[in-house]
Amino acid sequence: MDGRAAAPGAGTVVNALATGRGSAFALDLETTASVRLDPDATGVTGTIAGAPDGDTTLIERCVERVVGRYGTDEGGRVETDSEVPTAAGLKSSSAAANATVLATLSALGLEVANDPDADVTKTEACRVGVRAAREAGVTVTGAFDDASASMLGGVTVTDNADDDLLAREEPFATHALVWTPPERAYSADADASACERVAPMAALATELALDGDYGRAMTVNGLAFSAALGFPTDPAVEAMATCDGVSLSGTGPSVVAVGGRDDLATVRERWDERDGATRLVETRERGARTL
Ligand SMILES: Nc1ncnc2c1ncn2[C@@H]1O[C@H](COP(=O)(O)OP(=O)(O)O)[C@@H](O)[C@H]1O
Ligand SMILES: O=C(O)C1=C[C@@H](OP(=O)(O)O)[C@@H](O)[C@H](O)C1
Repeated sequence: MDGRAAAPGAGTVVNALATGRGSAFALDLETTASVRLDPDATGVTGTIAGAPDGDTTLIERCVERVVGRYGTDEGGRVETDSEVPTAAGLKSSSAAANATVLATLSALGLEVANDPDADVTKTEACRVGVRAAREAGVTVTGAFDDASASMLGGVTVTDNADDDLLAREEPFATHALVWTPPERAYSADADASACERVAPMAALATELALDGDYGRAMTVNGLAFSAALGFPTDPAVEAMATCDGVSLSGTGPSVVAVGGRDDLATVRERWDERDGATRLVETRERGARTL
């Protein structure tokens, strides 16, 4: 009973920590999960390739929740291998959870699709991962915004209070320039009270996103949350005039600008002078998939 699946990371349009409503879009950076189930094994053991001390609670909870709901409480092993840096604001936890849920469903022989007649719909599968993330304590709101963007691809707008999908559209830009400084910021440690103080700007950014103006939604969001969480706004100021939108991604520290390849090349010349890594990636129409 083996299964493999892959899910993309994502960037933020609107951070849900202020109002519970959020928006995110899929990036072409993937996490792969390999699951082996054994009806005779008790418990689930997780490993993260290249991170022997990484916290495997999330992926173990994902397998347990899937076999508890769709299987017969099999035990087994899960391993992830990821291109998405952890705790950098690029939704490594959503990608790991989605890939693990799909790999486990595949190991159980269940079909997952964006189709009400499938054994399990992609949105249902996504909600299983979100519940596991809450249980593992790696999220504040459950982050259904990030998880749905990773699972469904394109861009989504959600209400994380009840894991409700408000909108899902194709990517609003072809490319994203991602600057990741050397430090890390775990979402579970984020100052949620500071985020709530910028709720009026988060609500405005959500309105813009629901109107389809994702680029400006990102920029409004980025200025507000950078100020609230104490991240510099100069990367956004350097990029704003030459891209479609730019924002602190999630609770940081990465900053993501979106637009066409040529405009982002200009932004890259400025961001390359900063510490850390800058990379140009494509946005993604396709979400998570079974391999
Ligand atoms: N490849 C992975 N395999 C297993 N768990 C992962 C992986 N990547 C991230 N996680 C889990 O997600 C946590 C980081 O989540 P979070 O702070 O929300 O960062 P991000 O913004 O990247 O999602 C990690 O501590 C770990 O529990
Ligand atoms: O934990 C959470 O509830 C959230 C964490 C943030 O993302 P990161 O995990 O990228 O910091 C944020 O963007 C998202 O809307 C909600």
